[in-house]
Amino acid sequence: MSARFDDLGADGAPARLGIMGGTFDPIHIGHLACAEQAREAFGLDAVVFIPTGIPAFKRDRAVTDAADRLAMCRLAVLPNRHFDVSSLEIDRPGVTYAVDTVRALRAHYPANVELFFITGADSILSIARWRESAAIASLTRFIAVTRPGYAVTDAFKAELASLGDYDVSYLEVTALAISSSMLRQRVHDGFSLRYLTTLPVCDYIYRRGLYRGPGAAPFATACPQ
Ligand SMILES: Nc1ncnc2c1ncn2[C@@H]1O[C@H](COP(=O)(O)OP(=O)(O)OP(=O)(O)O)[C@@H](O)[C@H]1O
Ligand SMILES: O=C(O)c1ccc[n+]([C@@H]2O[C@H](COP(=O)([O-])O)[C@@H](O)[C@H]2O)c1
Repeated sequence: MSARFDDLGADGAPARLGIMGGTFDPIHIGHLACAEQAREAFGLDAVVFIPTGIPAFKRDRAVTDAADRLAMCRLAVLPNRHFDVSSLEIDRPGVTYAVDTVRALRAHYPANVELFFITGADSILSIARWRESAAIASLTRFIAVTRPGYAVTDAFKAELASLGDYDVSYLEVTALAISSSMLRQRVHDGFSLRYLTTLPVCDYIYRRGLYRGPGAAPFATACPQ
């Protein structure tokens, strides 16, 4: 599951585990800040970042090799002792569905470990379309964090409530109007990623030549970090 937190709850004491799912192509400070703020707000003992294998809703576009996305997640979470990364979804063949992940985590951890699935506002708006979303909702609570550009209206909340028994807590987090798409575009255009993700992740991207692609612009500075 997650090497660092495999034993969570083994002592029988109540514990709370956050699940931060995403494509993480690449991981950025928006992901890290919302996981940290959800951890603090909900008293989570740990947050496990789980990069998707083949993301269900992004099959129309090319996604960076899973090994690179996993490596960048590992580099990014390393300094936070409450964070870890799991390769569970990458190791599972086929398209990634959250229901399989939540079932696996529920089977692994004892009942005294409560699960919280952390999602951004854009993801929560699509949750009713996730495979077996009612089954997911029976196994985990959701923390939906705010994200610039995605308004979760009262009408949407009411509609979601009418669709199923989703236990969703809405959390206002620091507004960071950044996305992985924006980071990929910046590298392609020859601009720095510094301060948009962690330095080791910047370094990894440049060393591996990720996101350059054909027709990429020369780097705008001598030190592209
Ligand atoms: N800046 C942000 N603020 C809040 N939540 C975010 C932010 N960026 C991503 N998230 C959330 O993190 C999770 C994983 O996101 P994902 O890996 O798809 O990143 P992304 O930036 O949305 O990627 P892309 O631009 O490639 O679509 C999703 O639940 C998403 O809503
Ligand atoms: O299970 C599904 O049908 C499903 C469909 C779309 C997204 N998700 C989950 O939502 C999280 C964010 O996904 P994404 O594609 O926005 O990076 C990630 O954990 C996905 O597994 C899950």
